[in-house]
Amino acid sequence: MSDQTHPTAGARPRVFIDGEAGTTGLGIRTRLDELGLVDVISIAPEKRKDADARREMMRAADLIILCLPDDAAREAVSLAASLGDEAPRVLDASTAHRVSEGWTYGFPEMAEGQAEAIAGASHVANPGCYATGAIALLRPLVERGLLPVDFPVAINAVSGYSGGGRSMIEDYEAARAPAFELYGLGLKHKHLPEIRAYGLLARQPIFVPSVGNFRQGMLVSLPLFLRDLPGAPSAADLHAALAAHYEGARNVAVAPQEEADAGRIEALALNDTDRLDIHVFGNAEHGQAVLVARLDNLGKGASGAAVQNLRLMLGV
Ligand SMILES: NC(=O)C1=CN([C@@H]2O[C@H](COP(=O)(O)OP(=O)(O)OC[C@H]3O[C@@H](n4cnc5c(N)ncnc54)[C@H](OP(=O)(O)O)[C@@H]3O)[C@@H](O)[C@H]2O)C=CC1
Ligand SMILES: CC(=O)N[C@@H](CCC(=O)OP(=O)(O)O)C(=O)O
Repeated sequence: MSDQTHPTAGARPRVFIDGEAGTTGLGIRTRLDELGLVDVISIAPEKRKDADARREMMRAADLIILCLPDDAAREAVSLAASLGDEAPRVLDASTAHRVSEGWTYGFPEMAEGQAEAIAGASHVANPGCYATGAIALLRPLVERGLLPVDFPVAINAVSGYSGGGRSMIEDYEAARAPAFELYGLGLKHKHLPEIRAYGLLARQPIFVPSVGNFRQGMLVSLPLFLRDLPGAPSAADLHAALAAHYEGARNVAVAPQEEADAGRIEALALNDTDRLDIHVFGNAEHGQAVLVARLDNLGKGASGAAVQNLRLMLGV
């Protein structure tokens, strides 16, 4: 794979977004235009599905970002690889490579050393939106022994409709979709493999996503019976563990415990930001807690995370 300075050593890095006109691609383009740290090179719209034209764009780029359906993303990776020494580094926003060998998972705050691994990687997979929320809650607890790897975990989540890409956006905006629905009830949502792999779970969790009639915003929640956990921790213990894990992180914060007194949380508060925040609700009498991660599915759940990874990869 090529090194970081190819092919424009000394100049601003060149970035090609394959799928630039889609929901995720546009979000990345807007953020990169605002930052002005890289030169985005764009393909003529009528050539956006022409393999030869895309390959030439890849040749001219230091980094390509794939904002494509999974099959097209796999094809794009082959196109890039066919360039041999001239191949750019790859950041894939699709689901295609998130648990694939040779790929680094693009969630820098997930674990110690992950940001450095992303910075040095040739192939980075941008996480799924729900998976980002779930792993943000699970991983620090599993790493600290507070949640056993084989604990029976159930995760609930609600997303804005932009999570479904252009077709779902069109359906909601033309009032052709329900106000709210649960889905993924075959219990095999596409984010389960990455939640399990990077949440360090030995046992398949139950994941129940839902979508509501709002464009963007997301809540991912993890209910826990505290007395079934090793040492029967309190909600405050879980809060302390999460706060210690994310101390100093720029894009992930643990809300002060007093905020949980409200007993409620709304989904849209972090819209148009690249942040994720974590809230720990609990009831000591019943020995129960509900941990909630809140994010913008298009921000830390997609385009914001991609730009964070791009900046790590290119050192900009
Ligand atoms: N929406 C979200 O919140 C998130 C989405 N993702 C992932 O990002 C990827 C893109 O999703 P999203 O932006 O929502 O999807 P969209 O449907 O909004 O956009 C997909 C884009 O890819 C283009 N495209 C499709 N097939 C090809 C091809 N063979 N060659 C070149 N371009 C192609 C489409 O063009 P055209 O419309 O002309 O067919 C469109 O511009 C998906 O893999 C999705 O899983 C990741 C994180 C979050
Ligand atoms: C509401 C909705 O349909 N959401 C999508 C996930 C969106 C997303 O971000 O997933 P990827 O990053 O893996 O594309 C779904 O459940 O399939």
